[in-house]
Amino acid sequence: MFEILTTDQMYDADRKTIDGGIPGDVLMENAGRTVFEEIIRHWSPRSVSVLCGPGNNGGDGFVIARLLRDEGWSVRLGLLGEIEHLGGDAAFHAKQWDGATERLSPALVVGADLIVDCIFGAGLARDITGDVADLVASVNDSISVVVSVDVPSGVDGNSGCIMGCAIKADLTVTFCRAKPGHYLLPGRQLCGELAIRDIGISDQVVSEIRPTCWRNDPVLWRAGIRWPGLDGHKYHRGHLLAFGGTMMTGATRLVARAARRSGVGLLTIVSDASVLPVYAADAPGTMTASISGLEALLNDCRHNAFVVGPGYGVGDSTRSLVLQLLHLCRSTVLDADALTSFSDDPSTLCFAVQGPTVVTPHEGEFTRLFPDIDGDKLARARAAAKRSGATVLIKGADTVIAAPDGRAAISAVDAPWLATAGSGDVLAGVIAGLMAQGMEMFDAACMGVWLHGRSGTDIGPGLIAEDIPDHLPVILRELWLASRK
Ligand SMILES: NC(=O)C1=CN([C@@H]2O[C@H](COP(=O)(O)OP(=O)(O)OC[C@H]3O[C@@H](n4cnc5c(N)ncnc54)[C@H](O)[C@@H]3O)[C@@H](O)[C@H]2O)[C@@H](O)CC1
Ligand SMILES: [K+]
Repeated sequence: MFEILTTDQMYDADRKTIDGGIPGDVLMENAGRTVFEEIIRHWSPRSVSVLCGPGNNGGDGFVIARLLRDEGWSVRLGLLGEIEHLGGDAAFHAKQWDGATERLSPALVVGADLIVDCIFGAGLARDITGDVADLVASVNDSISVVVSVDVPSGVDGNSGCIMGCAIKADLTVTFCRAKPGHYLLPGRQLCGELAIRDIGISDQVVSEIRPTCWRNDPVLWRAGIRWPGLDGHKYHRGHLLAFGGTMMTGATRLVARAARRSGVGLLTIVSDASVLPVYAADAPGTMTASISGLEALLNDCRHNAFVVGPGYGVGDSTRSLVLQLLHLCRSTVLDADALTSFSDDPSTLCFAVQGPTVVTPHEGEFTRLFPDIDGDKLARARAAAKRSGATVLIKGADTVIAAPDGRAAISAVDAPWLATAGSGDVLAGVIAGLMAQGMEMFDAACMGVWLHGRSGTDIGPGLIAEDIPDHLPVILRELWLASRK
């Protein structure tokens, strides 16, 4: 259930299932029934208004209305357009509804304790305007509980963008698999609780569609974790060089602590000799080295991974260092100042990426590096990964990770506590630590985001960046124990 399907892939899955022998009206009956089941599981009988649009999303509404009425609930139904204009499965199910069919209007909102939103689903093709926009506003202004079918009407299933205006739901029930718009902002916030329900589309059909996007979950990457063996040696667990600046030393101290907690064998902070005592005093297990000895450090291929950017400073020397590191084709994580240093000349950075590289921009850094790439977050991350050859991770509440080969994952963790100074430094450190241990770059980026998100939800209010590295052993132990089952 971790695959994320585009609306076109979902239509394809429907078609393949219908071709495989399950009629479309049965799929629609199943879809309506799952929503009905979710409603009666969540709420006791109350007055319901079902708002139906002109397509199959509206068809689901006729099923839901019938099942709720059969259960003894008080149900009103409103339809956008004429009942004679409904086609196919929606027309079939409209005939099964023996209650009144009202005109879709804000009058249906008055007195309804629960509103079922079946106005538009996957077929939303343009902005919602006019009377329907007024209706959406009345629903959102009401105190009624709102259940959206498939997606909150007005949310684009592929991008999570709002098309004109959108319903704000308390519960969204979608079918088979989630769509990107369920996890990308602002769509995610409008969905409320998300229930993904089976309607008879088999896993086989889903795999035939070859999904390339997933919700970020351990299922995706747990097989790629390099747990140490009994005969292991610290050098088998990598030696990460973390490049530290001279002013904001806290950033690289966080990077270092996070990388070490992620399991890296050795970690050396490389910086100007004048600040090495600051770094050395931070933790006895962290080593330090002067940047003046860089050539020798880089000639030692046991130093198999690099992380640079947090607190490093923007400028020519950062650019030169990054290019020198990328030239070696070892595992490299570039964050913050390492990215901003290429704002004037992003193509040089893209050209230099040859080896396993993860870049971790926030939205501002992303726009500076890829000003011509637009679209939703998923599309932008994919385009940037394809262009640069790096795994691109765009941070935020809906972090997206995209590999150059088109694979992508979206984080679905609600952890607003992570929006705090130093949190991004920790993320860069964890990913670099995992890559130093030999994890593939996309897996390492996904696992880093997941560990970071889980720490955010586990620690919760009051979280400071320093807490995250020290919480990692708890979560890693869980993953390790699960791997031994
Ligand atoms: N066999 C299937 O394809 C199944 C489909 N299902 C449901 O069907 C939905 C998709 O159905 P459809 O493809 O018919 O699409 P929708 O029901 O989402 O909407 C399509 C209709 O809305 C109109 N429309 C689009 N944007 C509009 C706007 N901004 N203002 C006014 N009218 C607008 C279109 O012209 C079209 O008439 C899914 O979201 C899901 O709820 C489920 O019943 C499961 C099975
Ligand atoms: K809907």
